[in-house]
Amino acid sequence: MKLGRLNHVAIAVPDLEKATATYRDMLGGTVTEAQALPEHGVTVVFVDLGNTKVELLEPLGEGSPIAAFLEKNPSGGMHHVCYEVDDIIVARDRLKAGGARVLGDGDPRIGAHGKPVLFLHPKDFCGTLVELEQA
Ligand SMILES: CC[C@H](C(=O)O)C(=O)SCCNC(=O)CCNC(=O)[C@H](O)C(C)(C)COP(=O)(O)OP(=O)(O)OC[C@H]1O[C@@H](n2cnc3c(N)ncnc32)[C@H](O)[C@@H]1OP(=O)(O)O
Ligand SMILES: [Co+2]
Repeated sequence: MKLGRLNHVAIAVPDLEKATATYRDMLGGTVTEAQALPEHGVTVVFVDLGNTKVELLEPLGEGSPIAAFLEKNPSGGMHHVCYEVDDIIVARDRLKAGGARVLGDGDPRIGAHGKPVLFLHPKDFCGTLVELEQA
């Protein structure tokens, strides 16, 4: 398995509109339109940085996987990092064989970029939630 580029750093926020305005108006960032991802329980905006992205995300609907995180971090905070991998199935199987916990049912799902993604348990990766995206 070989780790690829950093696709995005994700920041969970309580108010996506406000966070988007902060990145656009205060920081001069280039932001996308908001993208509702009901199958993932979030709405996201990407900030294009050229060599990588920031993903701003807020909960969408009941049972959002980021709700508990925001209860603990009411102002928001760094939520996950997303790395690209050449073959997400090979990566998943190697990581599982090494004892890492793959979240959900273990099968990749289509993420915000229309590519397969997986999440790895934060406790197995230096206290950091890791997302893998098929390059
Ligand atoms: C895919 C679409 C889009 C994209 O980029 O394409 C996205 O990125 S969507 C992102 C939102 N979806 C997810 O995050 C899915 C994966 N996440 C999960 O399944 C949960 O968030 C989970 C299991 C990581 C945590 O859920 P929850 O907080 O409800 O569980 P616990 O309270 O039991 O937490 C267990 C343990 O982990 C610590 N924790 C939780 N979240 C994080 C985090 N983001 N970073 C680091 N650590 C985290 C939590 O504090 C608990 O630790 P403990 O010491 O036991 O208190
Ligand atoms: Co992400």
